[in-house]
Amino acid sequence: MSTDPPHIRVRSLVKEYGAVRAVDDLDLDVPAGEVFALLGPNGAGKTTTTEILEGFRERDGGEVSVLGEDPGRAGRAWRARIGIVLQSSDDYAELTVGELVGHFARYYPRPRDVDEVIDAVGLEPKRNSRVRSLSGGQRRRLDVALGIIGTPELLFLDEPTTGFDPQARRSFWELVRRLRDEGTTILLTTHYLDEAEQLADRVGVIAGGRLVAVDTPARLGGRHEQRARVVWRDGEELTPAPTALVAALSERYAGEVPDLQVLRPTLEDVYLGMIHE
Ligand SMILES: Nc1ncnc2c1ncn2[C@@H]1O[C@H](COP(=O)(O)OP(=O)(O)OP(=O)(O)O)[C@@H](O)[C@H]1O
Repeated sequence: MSTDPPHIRVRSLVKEYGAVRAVDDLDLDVPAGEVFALLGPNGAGKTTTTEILEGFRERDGGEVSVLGEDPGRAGRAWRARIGIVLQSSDDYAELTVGELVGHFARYYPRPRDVDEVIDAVGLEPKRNSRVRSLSGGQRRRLDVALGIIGTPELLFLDEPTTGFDPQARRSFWELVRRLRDEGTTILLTTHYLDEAEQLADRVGVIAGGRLVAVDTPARLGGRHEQRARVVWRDGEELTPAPTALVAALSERYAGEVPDLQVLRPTLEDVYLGMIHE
């Protein structure tokens, strides 16, 4: 385990909007280099929490440290070390993709190569197209390009693949893995459980402004200890030892077991169980 201080450290975070307690005594640690996915139903408090960490919203209580500083007071040098994938770049409709990414690169002390970033998000055929002519999914890729152009140490990705076609989602996942391999810490908010499972080292489930569970995708909610459901043409059984059952079935049928399936609870199954408790 790393002994470096965590890139994100939150203690007893509280945020209220009038009578609504959007964030209710939330604790969170994200170590350097981790991909952490925040899951939770609409209105759970994910955006509020993320925006406090990004320095865009004030908190009502608690301690927050991001890259060692309080985001409520941190300045430009701190901001250059984080990357944020903001929703939509409509304000720049008349610029081309290449111009816009180049424009953002100049804000940062250590920008990535503009052409490499455009390639990485799969927008090379659109380099000379105006932003207003891009499709919804292409705009989202552009948002991602703007979030990573400054070589951030910590990247916030808020529902990054909404509107992506399946192929674009896969290539985005590859990009996130590459960023992680380079050591970028990533806080990802997503409603796609498969995305969390593919990308996250750990997932946290927020419900009612509280973090109700934190674990690896494989272990969340005791998923790895739950029984498997073995289904075949003539029956089904819940068992902690599916291999033994399949061996017995194989003997019974003297070979191929008709329509055999071994099913385990998906991340979505355990997640839905948690937020409905
Ligand atoms: N500016 C605001 N003024 C008043 N209430 C707000 C404001 N922003 C958020 N809320 C309320 O705070 C709660 C948490 O909202 P938040 O946007 O953080 O949820 P979320 O988990 O990001 O949801 P979603 O998945 O829909 O994006 C909700 O009840 C929401 O209505």
